[in-house]
Amino acid sequence: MTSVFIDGAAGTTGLDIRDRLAGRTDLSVVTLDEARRKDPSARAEALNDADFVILCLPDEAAKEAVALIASDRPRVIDASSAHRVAPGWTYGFPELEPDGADHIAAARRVSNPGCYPTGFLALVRPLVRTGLLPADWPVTVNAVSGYSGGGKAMIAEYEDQVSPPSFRAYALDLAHKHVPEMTVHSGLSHAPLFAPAVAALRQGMVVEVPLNLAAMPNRPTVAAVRDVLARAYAGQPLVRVADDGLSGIAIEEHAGTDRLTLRVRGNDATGQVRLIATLDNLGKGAGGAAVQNLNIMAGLDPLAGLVS
Ligand SMILES: NC(=O)C1=CN([C@@H]2O[C@H](COP(=O)(O)OP(=O)(O)OC[C@H]3O[C@@H](n4cnc5c(N)ncnc54)[C@H](OP(=O)(O)O)[C@@H]3O)[C@@H](O)[C@H]2O)C=CC1
Ligand SMILES: CC(=O)N[C@@H](CCC(=O)OP(=O)(O)O)C(=O)O
Repeated sequence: MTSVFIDGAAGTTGLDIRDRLAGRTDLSVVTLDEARRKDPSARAEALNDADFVILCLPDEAAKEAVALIASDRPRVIDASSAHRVAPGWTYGFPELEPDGADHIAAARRVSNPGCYPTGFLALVRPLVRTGLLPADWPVTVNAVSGYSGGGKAMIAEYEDQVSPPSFRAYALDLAHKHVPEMTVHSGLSHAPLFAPAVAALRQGMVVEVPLNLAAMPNRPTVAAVRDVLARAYAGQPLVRVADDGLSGIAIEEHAGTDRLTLRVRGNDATGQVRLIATLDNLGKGAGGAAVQNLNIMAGLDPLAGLVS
């Protein structure tokens, strides 16, 4: 049976993936007990003995784990941001490019996307690929995450406080660690301006890209933008383009699922559009994406263990 070692199984993403894989009969899951989970020799043994390893660690520990792999056996899925633009690593977003799942199926090293980049890239990449959005367009991305996006430390910070802030803008130096992968994998020629915030709810995420269509050389319509996204994700079970006319979009929309919904709302008279993605930062934004990549790499049902 295919074996999967989760390194970092006591953390937020690791525990989530362990729970997701617990009922699987097509995989055997290996974790280290509390006394050995940070012991480099125990980790080295487990890393080299598994068919797959999923790294649910801070960036430095993820790099250290990769360096501990000395055998050709393990194929790696890294949930951290250590290898998202690194040479030799495949970006683990199967729906993003037409041949994305094929590349992941064949890869030995797959880097899971960040939660914010999952929403951002899903909205922007097809527009750049088809030329609707000029690659040198100055793009802004506003986003709000549930606090579980900050891992154990932020969960404790929010759940131990009597009155945590309802909404907190951060990354005010405009150098968030997700900007490089947003730039590289969107095909934009310069970095988007990324304005994230964290809200006082555990799970959920809204990622928004506002665009002034009227200022673009070809002045596309709102329907033309929606059509590009609808074509790009047609038939994808986890990524859908909704045209439902909702008057408001809730951050909790997909909490507890692995869905990613994209909406294109705008006004042709003003020539303005809001591209809006909703997802669960721990679902398609982390653990769900890791399990999806594992299924694809192992040649299993791609949706096994996922909530579509
Ligand atoms: N939370 C989210 O929404 C997302 C997280 N990620 C990424 O996934 C990775 C894990 O994040 P998350 O689960 O949130 O973080 P957590 O802080 O919740 O968990 C990280 C775990 O790694 C353990 N750890 C740290 N150093 C080592 C080491 N040297 N050897 C073994 N274990 C170690 C920690 O141990 P201890 O328990 O002792 O602290 C902890 O259990 C990060 O790179 C994060 O950026 C990616 C997408 C979304
Ligand atoms: C709310 C919050 O703090 N979120 C995290 C990102 C969570 C995520 O996507 O994880 P990666 O670190 O793997 O990219 C942050 O902004 O650093």
